[in-house]
Amino acid sequence: MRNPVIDVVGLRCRYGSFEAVRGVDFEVAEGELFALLGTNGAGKTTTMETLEGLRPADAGRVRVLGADPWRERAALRPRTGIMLQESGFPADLTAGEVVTLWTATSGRRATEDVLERLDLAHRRDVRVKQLSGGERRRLDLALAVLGRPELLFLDEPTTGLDPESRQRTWEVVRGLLREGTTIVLTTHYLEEAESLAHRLAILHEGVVAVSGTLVDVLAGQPARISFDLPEPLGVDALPMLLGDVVHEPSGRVEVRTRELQEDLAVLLAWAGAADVRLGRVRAHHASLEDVFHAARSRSFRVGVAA
Ligand SMILES: Nc1ncnc2c1ncn2[C@@H]1O[C@H](COP(=O)(O)OP(=O)(O)OP(=O)(O)O)[C@@H](O)[C@H]1O
Repeated sequence: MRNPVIDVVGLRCRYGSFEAVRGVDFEVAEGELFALLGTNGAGKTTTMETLEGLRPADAGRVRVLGADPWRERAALRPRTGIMLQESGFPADLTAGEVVTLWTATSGRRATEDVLERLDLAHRRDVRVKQLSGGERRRLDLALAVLGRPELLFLDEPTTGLDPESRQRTWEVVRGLLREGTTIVLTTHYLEEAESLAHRLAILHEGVVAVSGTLVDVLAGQPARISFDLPEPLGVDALPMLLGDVVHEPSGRVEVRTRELQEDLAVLLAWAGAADVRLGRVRAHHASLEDVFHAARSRSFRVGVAA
C-alpha cells in the first residue's frame, strides 16, 4: 500500500502487567473505511486510543498521516476528527452552543453548518439533556466532522440507536467517504461493517485474527445450505455432495460447502427425482458473522490484503 494514512506495525499496549494488545499490524489507505472489529475486551479501544494519540504505544510503530500520534498530537489534531464512545456534553447547553463552544476551543473552523449537515438544524436551540439518544450521537458526529478532517475515528457511532437513526448515520458516513475522508470505525454491529467497510480487521485477545477486504475475508469461509429433511429420511439418503453434511440435533440438516451452486443443484435435482419435499430451504454465502465466529475460535487466519 503506497503512503498509507495509518501504518501500524507490531503494536503492543499494556495495563500494568496485562498486555491488552499483543503485536498488531495493519494499514489504512487514503479514502477507505477500515473497520476494527472484535470480541469484548479484544483491544479495539486501546488500539483506537493509541491511533488517536490518547496513549503511547508500549512497543511497535504507529504512524498516522505520517506522524507519531502521541508525540505529534498537536499537529495532527486539526487534521483528525474523533467521535468517542461517550461524549459528556454540559447538559444545559443547547446543541448550537455546544458547536460554538467546540469551534472556539478546538481550533477548528466551522466550514459549514454542521448541524444542517447532520440533520440537527431544527434542534439548534434545544438543550443537550432534551435531545434523544440518536440526536446526541449525531451531535457527537457533528463535532467530529467540524472543519472537515482528513481522517475520522468513529468509536461505536451507532450503539443504542434505532434502525432508522443508524441508517441516517450510515448515509452521513457514506457522504464523508464520497468526499475522500479516511475513516476508522469500531462497531459491534457486523452489518454496519458489512455495509460500510472496504477493509477490516477482527481482533481477538489482543491479536489480529482475520484481516483483509470484505470479499477476502468472506471468501475464507464456506457457504451454507440448510433444510429440514422429512421423516423418516436420514442424511445417509442424501446424494453425494462436495461439502460437509451435519445433521443438527434440531433435525435440521446443514451443508457447509465451498461449491454452493453445484451442491444446491445436486440436492434439488435429487429431491425432485425422489419426490422428497425439503422444508425451509436456505442457501447463503458466508456472512461476516460466520467469519467473526471463526475468528473467535481462531480456526483460520487471512493475511492483510494490501
Ligand atoms: N484502564 C485499564 N486497566 C486495566 N485493564 C484495562 C484497562 N482498560 C482496558 N483494559 C483491559 O484491556 C483489554 C482490552 O480492552 P479494550 O477496551 O481495548 O477492548 P475492546 O475491544 O475495546 O472491548 P469492548 O468491545 O468491550 O469495548 C480488556 O481485557 C480490558 O479489560
